[in-house]
Amino acid sequence: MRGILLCGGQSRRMGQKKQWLPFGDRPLLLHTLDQLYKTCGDVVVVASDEEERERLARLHVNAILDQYPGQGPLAGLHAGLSGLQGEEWACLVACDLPFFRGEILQDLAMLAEEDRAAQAVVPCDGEQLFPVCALYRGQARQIAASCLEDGQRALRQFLQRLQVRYVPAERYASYRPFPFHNMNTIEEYEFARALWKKEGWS
Ligand SMILES: Nc1nc2c(ncn2[C@@H]2O[C@H](COP(=O)(O)OP(=O)(O)OP(=O)(O)O)[C@@H](O)[C@H]2O)c(=O)[nH]1
Repeated sequence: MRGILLCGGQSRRMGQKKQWLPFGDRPLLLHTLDQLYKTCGDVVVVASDEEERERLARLHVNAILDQYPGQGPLAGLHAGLSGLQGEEWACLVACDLPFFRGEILQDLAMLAEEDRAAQAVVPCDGEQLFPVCALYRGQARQIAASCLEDGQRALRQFLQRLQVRYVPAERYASYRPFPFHNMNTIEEYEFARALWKKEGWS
């Protein structure tokens, strides 16, 4: 199964690129890549501009670029699904999930195999959805393109056009800290970094 790592966006609320924030002695994106490789044979990293792609290349991480620049995570998914067969699955993971665990994708993949009709497998906690730590079939690429062409860049609207299997996040309650927890602000980063140290992750 392909892994897609989103390494784009503006990180406006953080004030600096989230993927490069250090956890231990490495930037978050390298930890996330390690987790993705636990489940995925190949990983496509999607950057949103040439500068980011060059910065990644200096770490020997190859990246592709969005084909819909400046259009958010949905554009990253669209680029990352490129070349995949319609029925094939890919795991989409954002770079702002400090406690993400690759094992969760293995479980989501098992659920995906059970569900022939599903075009996406997305964890949720009640109304809260986690579409950037989720599975999508290759055929979702065309639907992503339609949404982006229609000016609908929100992942929630995109999911409404797909056949989605929702998976309660409580299924992963044994994983602590909460693996779907994301960071948007510097305070959330400081909190996550302190928790990371407390848990002995670095
Ligand atoms: N490839 C790609 N990834 C993106 C893009 N926008 C956001 N992402 C990624 O999507 C995930 C969620 O990002 P968001 O927090 O929604 O957006 P952001 O632009 O990073 O942050 P804000 O500016 O604070 O909204 C992160 O992994 C981002 O790297 C984009 O245009 N292209």
